[in-house]
Amino acid sequence: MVERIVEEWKHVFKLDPDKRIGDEALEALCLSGTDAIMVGGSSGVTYDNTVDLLSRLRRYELPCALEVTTLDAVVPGFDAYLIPVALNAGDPDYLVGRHIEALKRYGSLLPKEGTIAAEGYVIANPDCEAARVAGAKPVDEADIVAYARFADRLLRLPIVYIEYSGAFGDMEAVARARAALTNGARLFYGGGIDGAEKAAAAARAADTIVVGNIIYQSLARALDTVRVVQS
Ligand SMILES: CC(C)=CCC/C(C)=C/CC/C(C)=C/CC/C(C)=C/CC/C(C)=C/CC/C(C)=C/CC/C(C)=C/COP(=O)(O)OP(=O)(O)O
Ligand SMILES: O=P(O)(O)OC[C@@H](O)CO
Ligand SMILES: [Mg+2]
Repeated sequence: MVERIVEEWKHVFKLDPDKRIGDEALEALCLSGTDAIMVGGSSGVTYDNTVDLLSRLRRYELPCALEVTTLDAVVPGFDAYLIPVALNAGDPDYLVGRHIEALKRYGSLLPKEGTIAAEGYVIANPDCEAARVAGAKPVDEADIVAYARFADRLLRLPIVYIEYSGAFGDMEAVARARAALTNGARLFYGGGIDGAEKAAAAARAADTIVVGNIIYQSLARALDTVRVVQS
């Protein structure tokens, strides 16, 4: 079950196949003590840049999950496939439409049971790229908690992902959303974690913290986010 794969994850680095990362930096990330690598991005992700990144990651023993955002880049060989379902999408295609098109075309190729699962995304930063792509409806704390409960209790998704990509979010809302998950969903938080302090605050509120953009701005600060979570 994907639940089993992600249940130990407290810290994850998210690598964007559309962004360059050198071998030394990649090694430092993979040996940092992080629990897993997620591969994904909201634009510029191709089959070739995803294969290239996966083959470099496979030198290390870390679990690797592909977050599928385009059908052009569904690459075999990942340990898990995570499918975003944008719960507060204004464009219904990102709630369910694209997924149905994907399954109509490639449903028979789905990877084996237990390695693919939907993530209930709540896109809470209206200025991020994912919000633009999905036409995300604005959310306040009560909305975030209600979406989280909906994903956990009614849809029974294994992951609720509060996405503030590019900005540090409201940790009160994240903590309240996590407290509302009584059916086993894991609360992922990502957005604006750019060093130890924010990593620690996010780790107090969420089950799993996801660190992305800072990797490409300051490797040292990215690595600092692991130590506080794993120590
Ligand atoms: C053998 C094998 C593996 C077979 C697989 C078979 C198969 C085809 C499986 C796919 C099944 C399926 C249902 C796929 C759905 C595909 C799809 C197009 C879903 C839509 C996803 C979606 C809702 C996208 C909206 C945007 C979003 C929520 C993105 C979230 C993730 C993300 C990467 C955010 C950050 O992006 P970033 O680029 O870093 O942005 P910033 O600029 O803010 O930093
Ligand atoms: O890039 P940042 O802001 O760290 O966010 C991480 C992740 O949630 C993006 O999908
Ligand atoms: Mg990013």
